[in-house]
Amino acid sequence: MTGTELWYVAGAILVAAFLVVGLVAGTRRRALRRGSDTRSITGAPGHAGTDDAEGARAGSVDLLERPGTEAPESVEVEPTIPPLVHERPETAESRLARLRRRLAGRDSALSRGLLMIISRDRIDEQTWEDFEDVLIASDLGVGPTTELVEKLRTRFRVEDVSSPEQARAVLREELLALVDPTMDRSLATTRGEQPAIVMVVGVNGTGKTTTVGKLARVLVSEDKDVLLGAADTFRAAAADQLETWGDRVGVRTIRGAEGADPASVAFEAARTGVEQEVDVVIIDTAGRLHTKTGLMDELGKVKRVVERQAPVGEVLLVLDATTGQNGLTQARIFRDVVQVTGLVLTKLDGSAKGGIVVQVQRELGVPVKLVGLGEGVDDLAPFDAEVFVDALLEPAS
Ligand SMILES: Nc1nc2c(ncn2[C@@H]2O[C@H](COP(=O)(O)OP(=O)(O)OP(=O)(O)O)[C@@H](O)[C@H]2O)c(=O)[nH]1
Repeated sequence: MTGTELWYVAGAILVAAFLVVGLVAGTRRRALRRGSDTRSITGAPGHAGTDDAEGARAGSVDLLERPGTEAPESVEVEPTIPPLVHERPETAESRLARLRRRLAGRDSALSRGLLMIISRDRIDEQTWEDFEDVLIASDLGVGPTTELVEKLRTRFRVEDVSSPEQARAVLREELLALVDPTMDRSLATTRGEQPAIVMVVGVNGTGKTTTVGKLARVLVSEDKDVLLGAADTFRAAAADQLETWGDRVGVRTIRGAEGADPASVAFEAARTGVEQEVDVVIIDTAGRLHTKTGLMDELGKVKRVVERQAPVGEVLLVLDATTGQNGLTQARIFRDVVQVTGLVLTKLDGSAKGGIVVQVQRELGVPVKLVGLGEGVDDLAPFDAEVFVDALLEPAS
């Protein structure tokens, strides 16, 4: 081999050596990056750590606290879709505007009945009778219907109402009086010395769990620290459903094993809330039970047990607007056993019978505080008497 050839061979060996070192270094850097990604994901803040899990285990029942997004240390985790909590939740005003739009323009029986009165040039006996029928069909209830029709007849006569504008104004006043804008519809969700405790009750299928999830989202949007308690232990799927809502809105859920004592789970949720100084604990309860004990006895026990930790400031009874009057008898029992402080009327989006709002309030003597307007995460709105009445009086589009 000549001297020049020797130089070529030495150069080639050097280049090859550089290439090998570069490749090894690149592979190591990528491996290190993956390692640090995994650590940052597994150590994500905002969920229960070891202490919490131990705290839950120390409870009176076999409770499992599931942090939701936490991953085992040794498993590499692909970044997941960020929970909805990173989005800016819809403001209360915007939700109200949506309530107005959804209620208005619906071809509901109540709206049609009201417009029947407004649009007639002359209101004869037959019109009043038809009007009365429509009101009853819209679930306004016989008592409120008779009262409203009597008042309107008198006022139309005495005030000589002759134009649609006058009729609309009188109707608006009387309807508003029926819906009662003076009722206190605020939610007791402000923390005092202890967390505010909200219990959500109602028969199965009315929308309790969905309401708990949506309400948690509203509270999170108000910068509140929220904890959920899955005291519906009737079926595991109920706790799973609540936990899924919790993950969606970025709050933790305390749950028990399927068939665990609901009161123990609720107690543990309240205890954890007190210990961790959260703002609000929302407790989802069952609409039916495993045991032969009556549902009402069980709910009464849940409330009493929770109150050993902190006062239950809000008991929300969830009613399905589409079932109308049928839910009223059960609602009365709930009211008496757990002292309901507010009503949530769900599925108002699917009901043509807006009159139920008036009837349930009247019958139960408790204000409608929230309305459910769909299955979406932001489909819960504070109930506003004026928005509701104005929407009913808006002609269908
Ligand atoms: N359209 C509409 N659907 C709703 C509303 N609220 C709840 N739902 C639906 O009603 C169904 C029952 O809701 P859940 O929250 O599971 O009811 P639940 O009372 O917790 O039922 P149980 O767990 O069986 O006691 C679900 O399909 C919800 O998506 C609402 O305001 N509008």
